[in-house]
This record gives sequence, C-alpha cells and structure tokens, in this order.
Amino acid sequence: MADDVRGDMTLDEYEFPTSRLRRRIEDPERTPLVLIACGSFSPITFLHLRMFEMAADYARFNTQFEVVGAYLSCVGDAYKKTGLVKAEHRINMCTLAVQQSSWISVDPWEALHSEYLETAKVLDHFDHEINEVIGGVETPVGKKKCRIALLAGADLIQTMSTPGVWADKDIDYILRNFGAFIVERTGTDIDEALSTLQAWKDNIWVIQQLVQNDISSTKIRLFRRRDMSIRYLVPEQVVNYIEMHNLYDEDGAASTNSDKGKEKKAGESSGVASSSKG
Ligand SMILES: Nc1ncnc2c1ncn2[C@@H]1O[C@H](COP(=O)(O)OP(=O)(O)OP(=O)(O)O)[C@@H](O)[C@H]1O
Ligand SMILES: NC(=O)c1ccc[n+]([C@@H]2O[C@H](COP(=O)(O)O)[C@@H](O)[C@H]2O)c1
Repeated sequence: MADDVRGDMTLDEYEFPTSRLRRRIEDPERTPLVLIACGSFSPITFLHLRMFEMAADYARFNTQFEVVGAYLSCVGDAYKKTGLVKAEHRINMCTLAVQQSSWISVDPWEALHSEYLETAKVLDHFDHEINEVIGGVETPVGKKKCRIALLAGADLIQTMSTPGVWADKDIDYILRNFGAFIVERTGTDIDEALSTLQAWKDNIWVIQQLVQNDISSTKIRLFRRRDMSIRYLVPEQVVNYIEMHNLYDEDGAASTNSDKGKEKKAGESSGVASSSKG
C-alpha cells in the first residue's frame, strides 16, 4: 500500500512510511543500509535526488553495504533558515519529486514537529522505526539490523568543524553510531572539511561527483525571484507546484524567512549570488 504522506497532516496522523523499504536481502555477507538525507529542501532539486543514486552506486561498488531504502527528511519550520518555505510545502514538493522512485521515501516526522530537532534525534527516530519496530531486514542467515547513515553534501560536513553549529557530543554520536555518506560539492574543500573528523574516518564515505552538478536551492529561489525558468533543474511536478502556490516569488509570502535583499543586483554577476553556496 502506498504511504500516506501529506504536508498538511498532523503528528497524530503520522505513520512511518515503509512501502518502499526493501525487507529482504539475498547476500548474507552484506549489511543492509538505509540512507537519510536531512536538509531544508526549499525546494528539492534534481541534485538532491541524484545524491541518492550516487550513494547507492558508491555503496554497491566500494562497500559491503546493500541499500534497502532511503528517506528525505525535511527540517521543521523552527529552523528559520533563509528562504525556507513552510514545511507543508516542502513535504509536498519532496513527495512529488520521489513519485517515480521505487526506493526513495519522504518521512514527514521531523518537519511535523514545531520545535527544532537536532539531526542526532532524527537519525535515532529512523533507527527506532527500522531496527526496533520493524526489526531490520530478512537475510538467508536470519534478520539483520540495518545500518542507518546520514547522506549529505560536503558543505554540511564542513559545518561540523564550524564552532557553535553542532554540539561536539552530537558529532561524536552521529559519526560513531551512524556514519555519513558525503557527496563532494563545488566550493567545499573536502580534505579541509574532514580534517577535524579523522577520529571517525572509518564511518565517513566520500563520494565523487563524476558529473559535476552545482544546483542549489538558493539558485532556484533566486531564479524565481528574477522570473527566470527553473524547468529541468527541479522535477516538473515540483515546478508546477511552485507556480501553483506562488512559492519563492517576490513577496515571499509562503516563507518562514526571506532571502530578500541577500542577492546581488542583477547584472552584477553572471551567476547567482545570494549565498556562499549560490
Ligand atoms: N550541488 C550539491 N552538491 C552536493 N551536495 C548538495 C548539493 N546541493 C545540496 N546538497 C546537499 O543536500 C543536502 C540538503 O541541502 P539543502 O536543503 O540545504 O540544499 P541546498 O541546495 O544546499 O540549499 P540552500 O541553497 O537553501 O542552502 C545537504 O546535505 C547539502 O549539502
Ligand atoms: N546540531 C545539529 O544537529 C545540526 C546543525 C546544523 C545543521 N543540521 C542539519 O543539517 C541539515 C542541513 O542544513 P542546511 O540546510 O542549513 O544546510 C538540516 O537538516 C539541519 O537540521 C543539524
């Protein structure tokens, strides 16, 4: 049965989405892996979706893991990041974006909370649902617990060495118990980003982008404000949703926090310039 995931649902109506989670693997040598991408997804882009495919290929060719599922978890409105439209819209856009995927799900649990939830708590939630409630996955030698791992871009892992962004105990907790698949990102020096995380290097897997893709949500928002096309940068259904709900347009009515005033004047740069990533 398809999962019921709607941006306007409440926590009381919430059920953990399981329809795209594979329940069995055939190779007894492999460890089942579930990838969790935490982020704003304001809006989700094709690069966010590509991250899952890159990580699955990486895991298959370079590790003993076998991917059995993956989840997008949108941060809640309390995060108050620039350009964040309401969680309701971000959940809906993510749900539309993964409609064609057989293995990527959207879990609205984090975003349905009114308070901010640290990533360590979000990963604990997945561990609880997948390994305690469901009990892991079947293998020819009996049930195995899944490895739950964070899937993130290099800029996110870089913030782990920025003072005050992450609690030291959370970094240790996440990288010791879960680990992270990190996708290289233009503008982030991966060696520098990892230099302070050497204690957990065996739980950090770095994925090269073989086709460099520098899409960011910031650029999508900026294109919208300049009335430029965002088609073929985000899935078509997401383009339609953004247009139908007038998201990221000039007045920023649906935003929890606006990027207005952060961009350089049009013509000042050939690119897009409203954040360090943009
Ligand atoms: N072009 C990219 N290359 C590698 N990783 C990326 C890229 N775009 C997003 N990510 C990763 O996707 C995850 C979700 O990111 P987020 O929702 O903040 O997207 P973003 O495009 O960076 O957003 P914004 O532009 O609003 O800061 C993060 O781990 C981020 O590092
Ligand atoms: N202390 C923490 O747990 C912590 C700190 C910074 C970012 N994050 C997470 O990283 C993700 C991406 O954040 P940005 O959209 O700001 O890049 C979000 O899901 C956010 O919750 C968590």
